Amino acid sequence: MATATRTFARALRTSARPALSAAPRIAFRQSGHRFYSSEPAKKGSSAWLWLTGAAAAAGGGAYFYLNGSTPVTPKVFEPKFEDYQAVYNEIANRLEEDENYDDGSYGPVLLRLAWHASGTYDKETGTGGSNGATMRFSPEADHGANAGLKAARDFLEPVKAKFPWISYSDLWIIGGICAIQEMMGPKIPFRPGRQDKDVSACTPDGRLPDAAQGQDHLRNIFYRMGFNDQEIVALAGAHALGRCHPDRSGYSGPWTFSPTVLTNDYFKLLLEEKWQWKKWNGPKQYEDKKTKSLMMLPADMSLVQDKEFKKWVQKYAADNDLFFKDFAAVITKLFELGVPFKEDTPTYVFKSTRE
Ligand code: HEM
Repeated sequence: MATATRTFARALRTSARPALSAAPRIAFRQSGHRFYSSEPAKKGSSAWLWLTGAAAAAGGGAYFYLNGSTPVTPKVFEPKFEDYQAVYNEIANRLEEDENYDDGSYGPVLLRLAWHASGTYDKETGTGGSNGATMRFSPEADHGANAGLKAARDFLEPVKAKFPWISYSDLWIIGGICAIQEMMGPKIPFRPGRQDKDVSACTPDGRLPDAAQGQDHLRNIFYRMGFNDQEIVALAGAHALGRCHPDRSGYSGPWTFSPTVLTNDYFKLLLEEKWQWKKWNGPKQYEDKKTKSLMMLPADMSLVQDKEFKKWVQKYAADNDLFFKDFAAVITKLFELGVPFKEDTPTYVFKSTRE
């Protein structure tokens, strides 16, 4: 069953996918930030000098170039849509190449990274959120909820090396967007401009949801970020993707039969399958009675135990288009929580490799 599903999911993901053109190897400035060269470039030289300190100060990436001694007017560089699309393409290519990971894709764990980077947001204090990428550092990297996300961060390192002008904060979010789109999900608009922060901006442990708990806990956690009941349910639909790993969360198994293709199956299965407690030595989780190969967390199950939540589970189970529309809206909101965008920040929609 697992192998058949994997083959099916891969076939779905790769059908009608044109070959990607090589990503341009051009370096640009991060949008929203203006970077000036202090010295002119050597004639005919394309050698760029990477100034780490300046980049950290600017929060994004800055290149300065050298040229003899004649001062020139400072140049302003800003990455354009094509540059962010090149980052997207690079991630998509790597997703395609590394198809032996897990169920055949790094996509799910990339999405989980983008979500855990964003889901630390606290609307009262304005702390946390995707602006900062503070999960690069301990203690945040070691929070129990983030177990296993090193795999996603490491996966994106070569992309950062190839496009050093992009902040980790923007990169992780493009990783999440790329994962969704490449796993047949809806288009997710992207606005650039997140800036990396240092270790002092790490959020305290306990801001992400605890899978062992139910609806009250979910409301506490997600209301703190600024979401309502409908949005909580739409977000949870991401569990159509990926799986639980005993060496990460302690839980085990996927939620659906096609864990690398985004569908509304999570909602359908929640309603249509009979779920029972799994008999094992691990933490309390549910398994489907029929095949015993799928799982639900106590937190997932609370979505059908709570009347308000269940209303939305039913709507999304009945209408995949509605789920995709609401999911795109709410994930965009999640990825932008607490990000101080400049007024003229453009919105980009990336071409997926299927187009
Ligand atoms: C509703 C509260 C949530 C709880 C309690 C929860 C809990 C969990 C747990 C325990 C895992 C397993 C981690 C592992 O063992 O590898 C997981 C995986 C995952 N979660 Fe959630 N999650 C929640 C919400 C979300 C949201 C809002 C998203 C995205 C929008 C999301 C996306 C994912 C994905 C894609 C995976 C699979 C990762 C992989 O396959 O490596 N989750 N979640």
